[in-house]
Order: sequence, then C-alpha cells, then structure tokens
Amino acid sequence: MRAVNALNVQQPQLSLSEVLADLAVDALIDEADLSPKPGLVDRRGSGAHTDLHLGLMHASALSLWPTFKAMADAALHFGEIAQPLRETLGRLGREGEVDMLGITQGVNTHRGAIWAMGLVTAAAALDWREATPAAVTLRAARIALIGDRAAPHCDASHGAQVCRLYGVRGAREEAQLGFPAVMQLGLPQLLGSRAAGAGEQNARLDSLLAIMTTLSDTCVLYRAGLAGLSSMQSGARAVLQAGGCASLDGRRRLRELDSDMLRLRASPGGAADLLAVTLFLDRLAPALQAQIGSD
Ligand SMILES: CC(C)(COP(=O)(O)OP(=O)(O)OC[C@H]1O[C@@H](n2cnc3c(N)ncnc32)[C@H](O[C@H]2O[C@H](COP(=O)(O)OP(=O)(O)OP(=O)(O)O)[C@@H](O)[C@H]2O)[C@@H]1O)[C@@H](O)C(=O)NCCC(=O)NCCS
Ligand SMILES: Nc1ncnc2[nH]cnc12
Repeated sequence: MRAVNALNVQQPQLSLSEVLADLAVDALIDEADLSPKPGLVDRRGSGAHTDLHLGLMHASALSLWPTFKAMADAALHFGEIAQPLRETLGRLGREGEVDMLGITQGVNTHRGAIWAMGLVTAAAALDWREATPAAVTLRAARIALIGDRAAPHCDASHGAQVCRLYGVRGAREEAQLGFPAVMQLGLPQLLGSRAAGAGEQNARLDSLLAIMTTLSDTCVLYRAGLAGLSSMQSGARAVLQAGGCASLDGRRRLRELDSDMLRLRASPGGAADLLAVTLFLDRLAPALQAQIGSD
C-alpha cells in the first residue's frame, strides 16, 4: 500500500456549495487582514472602533460559513430567481445574523456582508457555468429586487436613518443596481493596479479606495455625516490620483486619510464589505473551474 504523505494526500471532494462558502469566508478574512485600511479594523488594530478587533472579525467570518453554504444550497434547490428563493435567503440571512451576534457578543461585524456576499453566493450557485462577475452580479440584483414579505419592517436601522436623512442609496440599492461600486470601480481598479505591477496587497488597497471614492457608505454617514462622507471620498480620490498605494506620495495621502477617518470616528464598513465581494468575484470563475469543472 502506498504511504500517504503531504505530497500525495487526496483533497476531499467539495460540493459546489462548500466551494462557494469557502470562497466567501476567505474573501471576508482577506478583507479583514488587508492593511493599512483607513478607519477600519486591520492587522494594525481596531481603526475607528472600540468594540471590534481582528480576532473578532475572523471569528465572525468563520461563523458565517454555514450561512453561505445554506444560501448556495437554497439556490441549487429552488433553481430560479423568484419569491421562494428570495424569502429563503432573507430567513437564512436573519438566522446567520443571530449566529454572528452570538459569536461577537452583540457587536455588528458583518451585517452588510451577510447581505451582499449572501446574494452573490446564491447567484453564483444558480449557474456555476456562467460565473463571470457581470453574470453573477446581474443575477444577484434580480434576487435583491424581489420583496421579502417576512422581513421585519425596520425604519430604525442606521442605514435606513441616514438614507432618509440625506437621500442617498444604501446597501439594499447597491445590490439592486448590480453592485456598481464593485463592477465599475473596485474590480477594474484591482485588475488595473495588478497590471501596473502594484503588488497584490497594494492592488487590493487601491480597489478599496476606488470603491470609497463614490460609495454612500451609510456607516460613515451615520457616524460622521455628509462632511465625513465627503472626507472619505475626496481622501480616497487623492490617494489614487497621487499614484495609488504602491507609490510614496499615494502612501502619504493614505496616511492622511487614515488620520482623518480616525479623527472623525468614521469607519467605511460598507466599502470593506464591497471589497470582499470584489475579491470573491475575482476568484470565482477560476476556483469553480479548478474545483467543480474538473470533475
Ligand atoms: C437590507 C439590509 C442590507 C439592511 O440594510 P439597511 O440599509 O437597513 O442598513 P443597516 O442595517 O445599517 O446595514 C447595512 C450594512 O451594509 C453595509 N453598507 C453600508 N453602506 C453600504 C453601501 N452603500 N453599500 C453596500 N453596503 C453598505 C454596512 O455593513 C458593514 O458595516 C457594518 C459595521 O458598521 P458599524 O458602523 O461599525 O456598526 P454599527 O453597529 O452599525 O454602528 P456603530 O454603532 O458602531 O456606529 C458591518 O456590518 C459591515 O458588514 C451596513 O452596516 C440587510 O442588512 C438585511 O436585510 N438584512 C437581513 C436581516 C434583516 O432583515 N434584519 C432586520 C432588518 S430590520
Ligand atoms: N475591516 C473592517 N473593519 C470595520 N468594519 C468592517 N466591516 C466589514 N469589514 C470591516
């Protein structure tokens, strides 16, 4: 009998839903680890937060694996974009949020991520052979446009409050429009910075900044108002115009943006979620081809 060692050990065969849940959690963990992010939790520390740290972000991301797997399973089960799938995803999202809050002892780590990543995970499962970012975000938008009759009517969420106050789009509309911040900004910037030789971490930081240049991030609006949002957007633009995070001048501007965000107690949590979605979509087609398509 052949001896098993690290070089010839067989990888367990993963189901499509397991592959998608792995990709979703990996993207959340990579977002959390990416450093230095302005105002956000990263490897350096807690950013603008007093109740969050990197270990909690990791624990939260890992706790969501069963939720993402169940969302992908639901998409496979229903097989079409209609009310039953939408309402099952809503229920799974709410249950996942309860599990996440149990792990974090009530701290909101990934509420927006459950929503955005859950939608793209389900959308990917619906047709894994058509897994381009454009195809997946279009399907995700079609799911998000369907009403969820079981969702509690909630005018009091931070997002709902600032959307009403300032007349901006929030997480719901971002998804219903097919994630324009990802498709028009985050993903093109990630690919462009890589092609320009920025290095992977700098390319990811540039991608986050590109998202921050225009997103109406309701986390920033809630804590720091329109002035805070404007600081975030113009500061992110300044970094990219200076040459991005791989350049010395861009790094200086990034430090200034970080200081501004900390002074304002502003944390672009919505932009962070959308970076994670960007990373997920960037890896999706090659990962599916390698792990599912080779069967
Ligand atoms: C449909 C939902 C997305 C609900 O959204 P809603 O607009 O009502 O807003 P929120 O409940 O406030 O959550 C939206 C989260 O989405 C992220 N986000 C913010 N802006 C955008 C944007 N423009 N585009 C995309 N995504 C966006 C953001 O999530 C991240 O930040 C969170 C951490 O924020 P932080 O400020 O640190 O923490 P808080 O505790 O909120 O505030 P502080 O007290 O600390 O100041 C973290 O979660 C990141 O993931 C927004 O938070 C969706 O949530 C939904 O339907 N959920 C289903 C569950 C459900 O039905 N629940 C009942 C609804 S009442
Ligand atoms: N890295 C991060 N820091 C703070 N809030 C977040 N929400 C999602 N990712 C986050």
